[in-house]
Amino acid sequence: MTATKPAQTTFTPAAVPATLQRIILTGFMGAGKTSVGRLLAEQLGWAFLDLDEHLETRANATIPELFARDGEARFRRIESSALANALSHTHTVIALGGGAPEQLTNRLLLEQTPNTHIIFLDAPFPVLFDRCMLQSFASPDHIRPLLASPEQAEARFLTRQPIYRRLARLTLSTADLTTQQAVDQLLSSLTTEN
Ligand SMILES: Nc1ncnc2c1ncn2[C@@H]1O[C@H](COP(=O)(O)OP(=O)(O)O)[C@@H](O)[C@H]1O
Ligand SMILES: O=C(O)C1=C[C@@H](OP(=O)(O)O)[C@@H](O)[C@H](O)C1
Ligand SMILES: [Mg+2]
Repeated sequence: MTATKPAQTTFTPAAVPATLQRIILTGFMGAGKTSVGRLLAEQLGWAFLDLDEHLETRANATIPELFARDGEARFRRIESSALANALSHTHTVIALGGGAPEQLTNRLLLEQTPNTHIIFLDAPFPVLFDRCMLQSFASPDHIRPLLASPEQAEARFLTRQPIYRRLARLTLSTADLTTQQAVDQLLSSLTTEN
């Protein structure tokens, strides 16, 4: 009997413009930056970097710990430094934290990094809030300190909307999409660009 090789699955990553080095996902908490970003990277055959995870590793502390210990201002400084580092990565999908674009320094960093495509994942506040609540019930360690007060969170959402919109080259409304449908739409828009 001759030995047969196990069947191999061939994977052809989606082709994006050759000059593109980074895809940045932005939007409010619950927009799907982390989950859509991870899937998108997989389907492009690119690396995935979640800015929240990246900064937690660099600071050796979780986000709730950083907020509780040092407050939001210090968290934002750690986030900026993690972003500067993240932007040196190539062929990488980067999921930002929802507050990163609020800082002028971060917007300048993002705008001045060449070959970088910024995408805004949008949805109405109630949809985003419900997604985050569902996620925190399913995994109680997934805490977002800035959602403790729904009223203050909605005020932040309204302040940030124009910032996300101005910064991004593409806005995708995800309220009626699954994460896979969001990825499919992003891939189709990225691969048809020239
Ligand atoms: N398009 C979507 N439809 C339904 N649920 C979604 C969608 N995008 C994200 N989610 C869910 O919402 C929660 C928050 O998603 P996440 O990717 O962590 O968002 P972000 O990183 O933008 O805060 C997760 O439980 C995720 O599975
Ligand atoms: O919107 C914000 O200011 C924040 C969003 C969070 O990331 P996600 O947007 O991935 O939830 C995380 O960075 C932190 O809790 C603060
Ligand atoms: Mg996230």
